[in-house]
This record gives sequence, structure tokens and C-alpha cells, in this order.
Amino acid sequence: MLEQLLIFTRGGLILWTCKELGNALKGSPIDTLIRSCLLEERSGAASYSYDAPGASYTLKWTFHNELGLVFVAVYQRILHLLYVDELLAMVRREFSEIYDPKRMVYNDFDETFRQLRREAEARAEELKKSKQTDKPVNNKKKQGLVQKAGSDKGSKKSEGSLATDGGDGDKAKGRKLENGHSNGNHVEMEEPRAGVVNGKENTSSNISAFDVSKLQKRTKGVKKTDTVVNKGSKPDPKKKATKKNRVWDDAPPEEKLDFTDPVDGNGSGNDNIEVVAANQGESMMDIEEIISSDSEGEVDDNVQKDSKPEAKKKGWFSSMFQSIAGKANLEKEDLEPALKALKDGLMTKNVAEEIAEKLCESVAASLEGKKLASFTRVSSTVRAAMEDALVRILTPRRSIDILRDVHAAKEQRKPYVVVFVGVNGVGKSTNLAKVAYWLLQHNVSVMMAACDTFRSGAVEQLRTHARRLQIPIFEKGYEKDPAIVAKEAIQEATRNGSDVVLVDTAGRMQDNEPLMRALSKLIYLNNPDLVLFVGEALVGNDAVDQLSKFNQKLADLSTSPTPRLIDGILLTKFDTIDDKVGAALSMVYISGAPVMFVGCGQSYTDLKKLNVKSIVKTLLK
Ligand SMILES: Nc1nc2c(ncn2[C@@H]2O[C@H](COP(=O)(O)OP(=O)(O)OP(=O)(O)O)[C@@H](O)[C@H]2O)c(=O)[nH]1
Repeated sequence: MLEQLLIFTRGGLILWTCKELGNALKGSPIDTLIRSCLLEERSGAASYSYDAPGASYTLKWTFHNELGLVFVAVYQRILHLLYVDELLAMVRREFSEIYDPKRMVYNDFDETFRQLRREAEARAEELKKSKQTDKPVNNKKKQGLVQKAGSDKGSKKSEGSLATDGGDGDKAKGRKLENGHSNGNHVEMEEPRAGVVNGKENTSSNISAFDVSKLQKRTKGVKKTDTVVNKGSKPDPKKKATKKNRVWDDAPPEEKLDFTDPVDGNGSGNDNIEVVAANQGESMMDIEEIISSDSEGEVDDNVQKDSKPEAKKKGWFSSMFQSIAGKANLEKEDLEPALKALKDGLMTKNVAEEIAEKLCESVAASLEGKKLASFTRVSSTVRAAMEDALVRILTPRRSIDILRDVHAAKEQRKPYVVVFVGVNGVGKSTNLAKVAYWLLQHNVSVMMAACDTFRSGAVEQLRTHARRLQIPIFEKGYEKDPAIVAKEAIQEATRNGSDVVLVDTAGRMQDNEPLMRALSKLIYLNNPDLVLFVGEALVGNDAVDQLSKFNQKLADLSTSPTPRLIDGILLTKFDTIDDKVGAALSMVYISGAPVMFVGCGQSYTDLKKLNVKSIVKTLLK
């Protein structure tokens, strides 16, 4: 049975709920859906699963982007209701006809909903019966295949057909993507994809995607009839051939970019800062590489390339006319060329394919049905939506201020503990030393803990850094339990009054179960203040695998009911990646953890903050 159906604005204002259903939902599925899925650019997913004590729900949703409305249906997961997508589509259609931004109460919709639900249920029942009668035909292999292909096509053609219900009946379609700490809530995607763990929930009130003021602006000039006419009209088959505008490159003039801010800056500046800082610190290596970021704009070139045949078909006049007069309502097909170009562009910048795809799905979901403003091209609209999404993802939602937290710990007379984790050779020890140097600059006393008791030479390497920086190091040699070494190091730091303990750990592959178990133990036993994932900025698709598996393993192998996951990211070797800045996006997207530091060279001073504006600009170049 349907548990609830809600209609609310993107600003979060609830307009209508089904009083008849009236069931009090267990937990807070709607809030969680908004925070963990809709605001995290995962709204392109097919459904969201929410588990609360005593209930497991599936949530499905649809948007009316032009009116800024969100329609959400909640039902018990076990039921696999076949009519939910259909019902949502009908509710969306009927409600948008009576929607008025000035109106708050929609009691008159109760009866309409009752009818729609009856209708959808009846059609689902019919479909079920017809499926049952179809079964013997499907037994014949060849005939079955033909039939399936035919019905799939049919489902795409007929907008209101129940056959479009892709969610409930086709369990095999998508693999579950874990989202949120370890609460088991997840978004289910339309296509099979690798498992993803989103480490942190959005705890802030960052509601830019659900901004009421934006909505009001959008709806101000919209005549209700615009929407009604479009909604009523059947999709025109000719439209497909003539849908796309020619897209012009309206990217800003090329300029040299820096993706980092000084680590003590405010993090939002877009000044061109030299990436390789003045070499005040002692060099750890002989060579210093200097970044070059003067790349050509690839995305818009692609857009142009992709759109050319479409523009040709459409003709110059109609193309111009559309961009001047504004298109009625954006449809998925209108967005596809621009989204494809953006996706390809993101991938050339090293964004993991899976992430690029999900982002595009989410942007498409936020734009479909929206009216294209006059004098705007589809590509500009898509680009602006993508830009918003990227800024939203990369801007930390939780502020982790290490210096503030160090002082807070000091007041409680305990050291602030940071554990550096990551795969082999990414730069854990080197960047741990950079963080130590940075802390020393702020008059914070530091102790290093050599807990890589696995790789020979690791302790000596850390000792060299400690000697150069003249800070104490706690070491117990090799083949010791790193969890115990860390514990003793923290006890020692408490005794000698060190403000911070920086714990070096052995590099490990994300699939190495024994080493991951040892790391999980170290974290569980010592409960550090910060678990910092050190990752190379050079990685592409592997970034997703590394981070998601680290988080997954930390969750699975922990003996604690509330396992600690990765809190922040330190991206290394930024000086070697040119404009391939995509790893930053992939890692933040997949973990929900912010990039706290960027390593951009081999001197102690080569530690910076991520410059979000620069990164976004480069990603869209
Ligand atoms: N160019 C550049 N090189 C770096 C950066 N950070 C680290 N490196 C280099 O990367 C190599 C590996 O660094 P380590 O600190 O030994 O890496 P690790 O993760 O501790 O290695 P394991 O202990 O084997 O897992 C060294 O040659 C470092 O100099 C950086 O930001 N830029």
C-alpha cells in the first residue's frame, strides 16, 4: 500500500499531502531523501530506499521543474507497487493545472487524487493480468524476444502507459548504491553501476536547489496556460528531428587558472596564486614541477560538434527563433546533446565516468520541463545548472577547522589526533610532514606517530621528516600492531603535552582485507579526531573505487555500531595534473567528505586549499 504522497515546492513548502493515507511515516524518509539524494545531485536516480526501525520504504519522485514542484511517493519496499510512477505522473499533470504560487491550501485535490489512484491501481491490475496471459508466448525463446522488444518500444512511446513503470517491476535493472553513513539508505539507479558510498549526510541548511526565492522568480512570468498546453499535447514525433539549437561557445576568455588557495586563505578567492609557493621551507626533493593549465576549452567545442547536424536540420531561422523567443518547455532530448558534451568534457578532466553520468542525470532531472528563458541557449542553461551543481558539491557542507578544533582539544588537555590513510605511494608521509610544518607555523606542537609498521623504510622516512622539522616522533619499529603503536603514541603525547598527533599508516589497496581490518581496528581503538584520506589527484575512475571501498571496508570491518568513516580528503600531486582536476570532484561526490588540503609539490610549503571556483571553471572549460 502507498504510505504517503506529498507535493512540495523546491523551497521545501509542503502544498499537499494525502490525508486519507495519513500514516505517520517511521523515521524521516522525506528529509533524508532531500538531504541525501535531491540536494546531493543524485536526483537522476530511479528510486531511494530508506530504512528505519520497523520499516523499509521505497521513495519515488518526479519534478515539475517549470513550476518548481516536487512530488514524492512513499511505500513499503516489500510491496513493489507497480503503479507508483504512473500515479506520480498523473498527480504531477493534474496538480500543475490547479497550482498557483500564491495559493497554500489544496483541499480540492483530495478527490482528484482519489480518482487518480483508483485509475492507476486499476491499470496496474490490468497490466498484471495481461502479463500473466502473455507468459506462455514468452516461453518460446524467439517469440519472447520479439515481444519484449516491442513492448519496450511501446512503453517509451506512450507517455501515460503503465509500461513505462521502470521502477518496481524490474528489480534486476539497477544495483544498489549506498548513500549516507552506514544506515543502509540508498539510491537505486536506472543502469547498473559500481557500488558507491556517500560518506556524509548534508547537515547544513544548504538549500540552494530548493530555493523559494528562485522559484518565485521563475514562476512570476509564467502563464498557467503555457504549461497546460504543453502538458496536454502528445509528444510530436517530428520534434525529435528538429529539436536542437546550434550551440555557440560562450565560455569566458581563456586565462591561466590556479586550483588552489593558500592553506590559510578563506578558500573562496579566485586570485591567480602561484601554485608552487615561494620555497621558504626545506625542499624534500630536488625537482619542483610547475603547473601549466593553459588548456583549450574542450566542452564547448564538443557541444558545437555535436549540435551541428541538429542545427542543420532545424535551419538557421528556427534555431535563432527558439533562442530568442524561448522554448516552451525543455525536454530530455533537448538537453541530451549539451549534457553529452558536458559529460565528455568532465571525463577529459579526469572525472570518473560514473560520476559524470550521475551528475548529468541529476542536471537533466532538474531542468526537464523548465521553460527556456528568452535569449538563452539550451547549452547555456545546462551549463549554468551544471555549474551550480559542481559548486554545490565541492563547497564543504561541514566546516572542519583544524586549528579551531586543535585548540578545543587542548582545552580538554588531550591531543588532537589525525590519521592519514590511503593506498600505496600516494604521498601520505610526505604530506603528513607538510601538515606538520603548517601546524608548526601556527604555533601548534606536533608529534608524529610511525604506525606504518609494514613497509620497510617507512619508519626511517618519517624519522627524516621529524628530524628536519625538529619535532618528536613516536616509533616502535616494524611488525608491531599499528593500532597499539598509535594508542601508545597518543598516551605519550598526552604526557608530554603535544597538541597534535599525526599518525602515519601503511599504504594499502582498498581490496586488501587484512590490512583494511588492521586500519579499521586502529581507527576504532583510537577514535581519532580526523580520518584524512590521502589520494592522488592523478587518478580517474579508480578514485571512486578507492574511496568508496575504503569507506565501505571501514564500515563493514568495524566492530563499532557507529563506525568512523573518512572525514576529509588530502589531494596530492596537484602540481602534476595540468587541467585534469576531476579527481577532486569524483572523490568529494563519492564520499561527501571535503577536500581539506591540496599537496602541490615536494616542499614543506606546498600545501594549499582547494579553490572551488577555479576547479569548477576548469571542469567546464
Ligand atoms: N609532485 C608531487 N609529488 C609528491 C607530492 N606528495 C608526495 N609526492 C611524492 O610522492 C612519492 C610518494 O610519497 P610518500 O610520502 O612516500 O607516499 P606514501 O603514501 O607515504 O607511500 P607508502 O608509505 O609507500 O604508501 C614521493 O616521491 C613524494 O615526494 C606532491 O604533492 N607533488
